[in-house]
Amino acid sequence: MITFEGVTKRYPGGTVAVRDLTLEVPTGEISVFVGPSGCGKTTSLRMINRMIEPTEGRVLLDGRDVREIDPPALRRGIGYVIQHGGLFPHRRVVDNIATVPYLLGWDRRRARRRARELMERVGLDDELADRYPFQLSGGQQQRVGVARALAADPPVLLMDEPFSAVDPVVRAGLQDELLRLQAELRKTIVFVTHDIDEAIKLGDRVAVLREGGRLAQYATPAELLAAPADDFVRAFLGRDRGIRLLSFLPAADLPLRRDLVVAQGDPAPAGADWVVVVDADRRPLGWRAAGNGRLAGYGAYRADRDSLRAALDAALLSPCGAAIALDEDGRVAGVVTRDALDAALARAAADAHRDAAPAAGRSGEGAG
Ligand SMILES: Nc1ncnc2c1ncn2[C@@H]1O[C@H](COP(=O)(O)OP(=O)(O)OP(=O)(O)O)[C@@H](O)[C@H]1O
Repeated sequence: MITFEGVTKRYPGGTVAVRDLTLEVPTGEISVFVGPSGCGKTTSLRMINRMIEPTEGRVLLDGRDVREIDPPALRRGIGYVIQHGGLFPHRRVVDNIATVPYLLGWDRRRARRRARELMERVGLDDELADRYPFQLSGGQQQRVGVARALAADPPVLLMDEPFSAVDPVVRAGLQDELLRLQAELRKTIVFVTHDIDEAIKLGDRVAVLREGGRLAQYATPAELLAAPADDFVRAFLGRDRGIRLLSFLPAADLPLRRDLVVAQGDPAPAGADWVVVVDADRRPLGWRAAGNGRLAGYGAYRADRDSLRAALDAALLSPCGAAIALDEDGRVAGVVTRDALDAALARAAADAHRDAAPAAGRSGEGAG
């Protein structure tokens, strides 16, 4: 666990970069620091590994004041990833990744073996090992940066805008990769970004900072979306809060109608306007309207892992506004009717309003 206790950082010249920051980053979770430029995200992050010392207050690592820990020893237990990977240009990929093991005195063979193992972990082809950083794409460089930070298996990882320099598609891939790695490794991660969507996607918790280094809110993404603490947080979260909140609600509880799933050539049950037609393997072929043999396109979601948002999206992509639910093998598990979806959305809205109760009735609430 990382604890900020009343931490203030005042730079020479008088800028207060961080003002009285108090929060806890739980062990094994990703906490994201997000906010507009200059709000003190990087300064806060660097006070954890003592690249910057606080003016007031304390930063604790598992209850111990980091000032009691000698910086080199402290940093061996803390991986650090920055934009563009921060790689050494004159070292090959494999040696970049092995940097910390070399510093720790591992023999070269063992350090390189570990580096290659990590390349596989972060999705880098083995044949890239002997290249220099300039011979890699931006996304590959970021992956090398992550691998290097993980080389000595530190329990804590600090990531400062690590994916900001790559295009949106590569960025989404890197984010997915980080979440997949984290599910395995369970590091304590502090991740800095100015992108609220990245924060909401990656964070178990999100700290929204505002100008002057003040903490505006520290909460789970679902809590932030349902109940922003004030107008600043609401504006920073941006549009479509309600729809985005649906991403955090599982679709697994939606009731499935199996009677609306038929094989090709089979009749629809009495009274059904639309049915889903499936092939012999129960994979979807399309929607069929009563009295019409033609198949129409469809939207589908995975019932075992997708969110209510995905189910709603699937419904909107179907001609009758109902969603096709697939099982983990891609076979049709059933149909969620419009009525069932409406009922689930009404329940989600009621729950969100209950959670947001303290902020209810504020002027402008619900306008964002
Ligand atoms: N070494 C320094 N000396 C003086 N002022 C500094 C120093 N480093 C940062 N600052 C100031 O402290 C404030 C916070 O900077 P910091 O880099 O922590 O913000 P940030 O939220 O990470 O910003 P960005 O998103 O633009 O990287 C800014 O006003 C910045 O100009």
